[in-house]
Amino acid sequence: MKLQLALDRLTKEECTDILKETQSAIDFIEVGTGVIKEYGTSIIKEMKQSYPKHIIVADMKTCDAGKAEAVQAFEAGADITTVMAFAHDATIRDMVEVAKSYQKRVMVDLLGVDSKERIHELKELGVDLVSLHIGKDMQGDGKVATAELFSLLEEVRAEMEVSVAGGINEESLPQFLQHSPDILIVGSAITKADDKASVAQKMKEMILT
Ligand SMILES: O=C([C@H](O)CO)[C@H](O)[C@H](O)COP(=O)(O)O
Repeated sequence: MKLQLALDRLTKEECTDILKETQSAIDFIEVGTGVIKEYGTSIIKEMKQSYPKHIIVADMKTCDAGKAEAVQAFEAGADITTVMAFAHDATIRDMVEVAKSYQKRVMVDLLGVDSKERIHELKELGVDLVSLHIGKDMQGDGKVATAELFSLLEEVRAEMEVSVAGGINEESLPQFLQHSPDILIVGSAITKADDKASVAQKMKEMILT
């Protein structure tokens, strides 16, 4: 299981400082959607140059013009780019094709999806990596990611890699272990912590044990 640190609602300087503190504990660096909107894809390039051994996830949250946005992300150095599950099939299919041509990957964000039918459609589109996700605004309404989310994927679990995100912290983390997600995505619990390095390290140890 890999630990992905989500860098959201942060300045470039804050991202840099947080990564200096946490780099040894994390596997994947997620350049958050808002960070990309603020700085452009050049920040993806800077992250890859600074952390060539980490997997860089560009959280593009693409919902249209998939081919162009996938090219943008991969040309900038992303190893993985994201697309919303509600996007048109052609958007997702194009991104999967572009990813194959770059030998990179697409992660499909399941935000708002509760239909197993859509999961099967994604599989048919060639998707092999999805993200169970409770978004920031849903968290504002009191929802957070729980292990129950995994029931959406029970029919395809053997064929898809899975990440999970949405307000995960040290207290909520243990419930996910029984489902063995491939990637655990953590943002605020680390980026807003006083001692970011020790929280990241603790979470890394929890997923390794
Ligand atoms: O994708 C995310 C969300 O949409 C905010 O932009 C976050 O990266 C993801 O939810 C993880 O962050 P936390 O919920 O703060 O752990």
